[in-house]
Amino acid sequence: MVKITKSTRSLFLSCGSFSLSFSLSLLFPCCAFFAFVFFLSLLSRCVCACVCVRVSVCLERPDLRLGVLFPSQPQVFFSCSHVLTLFPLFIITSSFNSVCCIGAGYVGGPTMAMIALKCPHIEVTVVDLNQQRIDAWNSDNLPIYEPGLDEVVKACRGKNLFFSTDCEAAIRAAQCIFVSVNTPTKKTGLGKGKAADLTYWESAARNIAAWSTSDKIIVEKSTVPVRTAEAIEKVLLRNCPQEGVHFDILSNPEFLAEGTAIDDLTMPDRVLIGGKIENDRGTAACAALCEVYANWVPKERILTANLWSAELSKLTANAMLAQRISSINAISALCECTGADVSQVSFAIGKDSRIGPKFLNASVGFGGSCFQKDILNLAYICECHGLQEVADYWYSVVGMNDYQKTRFVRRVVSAMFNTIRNKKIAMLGFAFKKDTGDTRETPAIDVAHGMIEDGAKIALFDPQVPEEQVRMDMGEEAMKSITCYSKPTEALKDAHAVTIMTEWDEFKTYDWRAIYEVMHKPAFVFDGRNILDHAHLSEIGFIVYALGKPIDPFLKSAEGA
Ligand SMILES: NC(=O)c1ccc[n+]([C@@H]2O[C@H](COP(=O)([O-])OP(=O)(O)OC[C@H]3O[C@@H](n4cnc5c(N)ncnc54)[C@H](O)[C@@H]3O)[C@@H](O)[C@H]2O)c1
Ligand SMILES: O=c1ccn([C@@H]2O[C@H](COP(=O)(O)OP(=O)(O)O[C@H]3O[C@H](CO)[C@@H](O)[C@H](O)[C@H]3O)[C@@H](O)[C@H]2O)c(=O)[nH]1
Repeated sequence: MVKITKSTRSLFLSCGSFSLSFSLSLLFPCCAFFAFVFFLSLLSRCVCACVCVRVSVCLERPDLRLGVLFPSQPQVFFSCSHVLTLFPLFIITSSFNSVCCIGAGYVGGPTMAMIALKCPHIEVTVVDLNQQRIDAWNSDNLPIYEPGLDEVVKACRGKNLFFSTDCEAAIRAAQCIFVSVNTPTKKTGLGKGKAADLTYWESAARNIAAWSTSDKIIVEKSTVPVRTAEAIEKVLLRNCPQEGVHFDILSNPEFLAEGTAIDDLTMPDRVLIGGKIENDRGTAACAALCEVYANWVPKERILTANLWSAELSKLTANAMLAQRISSINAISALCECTGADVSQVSFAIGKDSRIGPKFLNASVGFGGSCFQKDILNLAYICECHGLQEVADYWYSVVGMNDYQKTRFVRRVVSAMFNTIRNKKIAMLGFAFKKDTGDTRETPAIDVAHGMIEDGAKIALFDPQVPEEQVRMDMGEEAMKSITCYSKPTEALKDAHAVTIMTEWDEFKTYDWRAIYEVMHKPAFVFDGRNILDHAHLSEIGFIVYALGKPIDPFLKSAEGA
């Protein structure tokens, strides 16, 4: 005899609930959601029932039908059918399946490629106004050089990663929009030379407002001044022609460093998500973005904060990192005067767990598109709040960086008998750091200008920076004194001195004995990155100047330092 069991009852219940909610939804459309849920529930229970019956027939074990019709083991039936019910609901209600990113630059390209790689269920579209850049992203010759990036892009492009100039279509389709446009320092007007220029951000926000026809989560990926989200919200709300569209703004600053972007994105120290966590919508938006990252980032590394803390954390992180470099660079100057060795000092202080060993390499100066701009921006915000002393503290970090570049040029000139007029100075490296072709704010620009002012002829080699880029950075006038070479040997032949501007690993592997042979004597090396084997170079016959290293008293007196 067939007993009515819990399982059978649940089947009937689902059937009844679905019929009722479906009928109600014809009268009240708001009940459609419940009808949908009960439909899924019914469907999954039917699937479970069929599977149980089928298995019992195959195994000739009528007792296995008990999952549906008999009293024992109803838990199995319940568990399976619940999972089947909840799974599609989970997929529908959780995170996004379509995101877009405005800005296909050093941040937008790699970060979106990583999301596409780690979240195959999400369709990612990266848009930019710059057709050339988008064409490059769609080609075998990506617009930026970053170790490991080619492989990631190749794995997803055309599957769930797309690059396009059709901003409107991408904005309309996306549930979540990352904004990763450039936020450079203002060149003119109020706050020029300090404040962040939010022109590109505002224009992206206006486009989002104009083209959005459904609710969107807007994610600040660009580095922006604290409280930018407030301004952006106003732009979005006041410019959206569509009634009822809601925008939730999140701050999700990017901490990747160029040259190690793929490693940084694969295993970030932390992912920071700021939102209006004081209300439900903000919390839900934060949770949805957390879920995207949770596909590959350990949960304990995903931090949530309020919007303003997240925005300010990004500026503060960069300011603190740059401040460490300026601090050790300041000490490098003192080392040269006192006979201390900055590498030994860095090593010793880095062993203190409160200080740590990273970002303590003395250099010719920090470069890159971020540090200077973000410190200036931070200092300007302090000024605007009447905190002049705080602003001055941060300005001094940039001041020390400028001093280090000037000091380097002075050292070259004074060491070479106070004149470098018409001397060929080989400049190895132009990028602001190794493993990138990026030259934004590279210290090489200021050093080259300084040496040209003193009449030098610069012979430049960088493994990743093309001549057109150098031309754009230096200007036509300076290029009259610069020759770019595609082989280091050509740059070094007949040179009077070598200056190391970027810490490319290949420079360490050169045959420095052979180089010495083809250079004018005395042959000088000025190591602006402290990467070469200085003892070996001195043994070959070079006169070596390294940052923060004791200077030979004989050389010191010869140059009158
Ligand atoms: N470069 C880095 O390593 C790094 C790291 C962390 C954070 N950031 C921050 O991320 C932001 C972007 O930096 P980046 O280096 O990727 O800049 P980028 O200049 O390489 O790229 C920005 C892109 O945005 C595009 N763009 C500008 N306005 C647009 C618009 N309205 N619509 C569509 N496209 C538009 C530009 O054409 C450009 O290609 C900046 O705020 C920067 O401070 C940069
Ligand atoms: O001990 C050190 C470390 C770095 N540098 C120089 O500092 C500059 C910046 O280097 P790095 O920070 O490694 O590169 P960025 O790509 O500029 O990355 C910084 O700026 C990004 C943009 O905001 C942030 O996301 C990163 O976290 C932050 O490290 C370069 O010129 C380096 O050569 C030194 O001189 N000494």
